[in-house]
Amino acid sequence: MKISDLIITPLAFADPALLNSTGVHEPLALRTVVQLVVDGGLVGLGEGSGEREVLDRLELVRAAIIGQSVFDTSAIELIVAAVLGPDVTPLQKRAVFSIIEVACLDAQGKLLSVPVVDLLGGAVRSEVPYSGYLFYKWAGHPDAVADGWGEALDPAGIVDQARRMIDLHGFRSLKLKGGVFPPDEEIAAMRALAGAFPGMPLRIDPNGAWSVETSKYVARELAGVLEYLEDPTLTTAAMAEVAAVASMPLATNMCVISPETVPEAVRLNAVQIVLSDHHYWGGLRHTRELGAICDTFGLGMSMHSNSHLGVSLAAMTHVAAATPDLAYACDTHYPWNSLDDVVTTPFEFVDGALAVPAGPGLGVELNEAKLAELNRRYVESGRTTRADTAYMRLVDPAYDPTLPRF
Ligand SMILES: O=C([O-])C(=O)C[C@H](O)[C@@H](O)C(=O)[O-]
Ligand SMILES: [Mg+2]
Repeated sequence: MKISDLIITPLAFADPALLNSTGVHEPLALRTVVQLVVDGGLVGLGEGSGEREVLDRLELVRAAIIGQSVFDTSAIELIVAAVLGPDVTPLQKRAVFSIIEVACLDAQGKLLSVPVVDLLGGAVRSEVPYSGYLFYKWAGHPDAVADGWGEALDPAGIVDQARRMIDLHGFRSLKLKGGVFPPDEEIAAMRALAGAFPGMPLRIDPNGAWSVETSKYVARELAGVLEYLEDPTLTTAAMAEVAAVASMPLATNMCVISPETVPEAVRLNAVQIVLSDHHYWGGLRHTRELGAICDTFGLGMSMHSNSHLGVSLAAMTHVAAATPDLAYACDTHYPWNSLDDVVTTPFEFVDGALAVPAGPGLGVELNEAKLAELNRRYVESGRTTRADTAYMRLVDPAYDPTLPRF
């Protein structure tokens, strides 16, 4: 069962004008889908970052993995590391390997007629809950018609957006991307959500936009309101200062980002919940291992996302189903991007959760026409990287993304 080809396809898909602490999402988000072909023509799918440097690294690795057994992911991981060499960081290597690992697992599952979750040890939960991911947003992109979601720039707008998310998808927890407006406005938004949806687990993530003092202030103001407070401030040491006084757990996908970053966070008791992301942690099996690390140190586990399509969502769902520690509802951007999905049957949340796809492998199929359309869009766009700050500066030339902002 040898790998005979790796077809690498960069894609660009529609993304609303979602605001964050460094700017605003551009009209097109970038992504890569790979088709890993094994002898006999069977194809495994993987999805990951669409950054040019990731595409270049996938191209570099391509020739070296052809001829390897699709079951030999340990050897493939070593090959990826060797080909990319010492100038590419372990984190950057993991971003490349994760895409290939998922494609290998999809192919393995198809060859064995079992779902990927079974290759990860089997399901410990039959459905995976996701949280409704709320964003401050403009009604539409500058010079474009408004999107169907409308504007959300104040507490009432955020509550309306949450209601729509819940009506459409049934989410049972909510996360607000913060770090956009002065903290008192975001505190008001969280209180408005708590008032509108009593008992709903709530999170806010300003991506390090607040100083330590501001973070402590927000933690005090939102005591009893938040399920967890995500990355209020930058650096592990600063998170530890906040954690020492916060009544709610602190969560992170910014200061614990790899095995190397765990020891300091544990030593300082800087975070209580780690947001996994198989795209950064080196694939689905390493994400399971992160579960064991969290278990060892008594940390909770949740899941981070970036703009993504259905191949990633399938992989996220399989690994979350197989990871006992991953007990918090996972993040996903999918509701913002699902209209442009490249899988033949886009996912539908039921009560805010997804059943683990039952088909062999990831349980999704590529919509070839859509893949070609999104690849055309990528080529025509001339885009090679995500640039939230540069895009924001087209509207506000003085925009300063320096963190902490508040
Ligand atoms: O939890 C997070 O940090 C994210 O979801 C990161 C993303 O890049 C988010 O900030 C976004 O999409 O603007
Ligand atoms: Mg985050």
